[in-house]
Amino acid sequence: MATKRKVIITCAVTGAIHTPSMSPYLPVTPEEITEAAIGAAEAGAAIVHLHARDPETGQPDQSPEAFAKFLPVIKQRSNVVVNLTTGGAPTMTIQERVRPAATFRPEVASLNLGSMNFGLFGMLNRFKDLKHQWERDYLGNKDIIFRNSFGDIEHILTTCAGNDTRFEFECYDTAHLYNLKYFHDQGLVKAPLFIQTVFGLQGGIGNHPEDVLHMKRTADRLFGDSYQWSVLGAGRHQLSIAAMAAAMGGNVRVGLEDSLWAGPGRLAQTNAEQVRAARQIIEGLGLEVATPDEAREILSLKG
Ligand SMILES: C[C@H](N)CC(=O)CC(=O)O
Ligand SMILES: [Zn+2]
Repeated sequence: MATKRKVIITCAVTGAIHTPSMSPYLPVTPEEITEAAIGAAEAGAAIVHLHARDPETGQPDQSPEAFAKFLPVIKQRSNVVVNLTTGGAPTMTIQERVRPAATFRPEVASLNLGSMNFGLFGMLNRFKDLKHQWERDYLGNKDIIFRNSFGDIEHILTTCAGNDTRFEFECYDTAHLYNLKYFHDQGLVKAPLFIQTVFGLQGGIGNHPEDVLHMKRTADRLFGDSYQWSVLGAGRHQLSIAAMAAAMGGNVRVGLEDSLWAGPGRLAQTNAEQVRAARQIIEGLGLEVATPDEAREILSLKG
């Protein structure tokens, strides 16, 4: 009996892109983030990608204190792999952004492989009733540059070097794959590389099947079989991109960080709902979802 390929589902439960007025289901408080992470793990996510927020306003909060309010509880109640953001919000400094990973030494942390224009303003057309002024200012800002210079990337790599933390390499375009190749050639990152290719975020590559193929072909050429491929599709393309990648040998990332939707015009009420939808596609393809320990094996995590 041929063994079924294991597919790693990552769930990014809240993020720093969407804001509370957009959906009543966006986890904001430490309790909500905890329940979202546990629910996603029980639905089949092997990895949860975590950001923190100010429980009052919902504004992104990158202070270790904010993360300390939910991390120990998640660890106590689940053996899900924890992936802490080093992206924070694109308006934060690199010093701010690296603090949670430097403090908590997680098994996995995200690492963004290039600077880019970060277009959130497109969502203003879709979400009109924004309660907070900061939401309007943040989303309406057409001058956001998500800064990830070679120096910034090196700063995160060297800061986390002794922690045995492995990275989820976020690549929003082919240039970012070449940047990763540079750091790999410098010996600053080690295989197996966990490459998260991001599709459909304004400022990065699009979400057309040709874009998915192009990123996959480029990664195959640069890294051969020394990497594990994963995809995330922003917004309403989340599941179609996941389906394509699962059929092409890849892993998938879902979650309210990058899509608020459960279907056309229907808000997802939980992150678990999106994990279950991804799982259905994966099992429908005759594949199996990886458990957290299987993901640890596949990605050589410290456990
Ligand atoms: C497109 C994703 N929201 C990118 C992300 O998750 C970045 C990070 O946290 O470092
Ligand atoms: Zn993130």
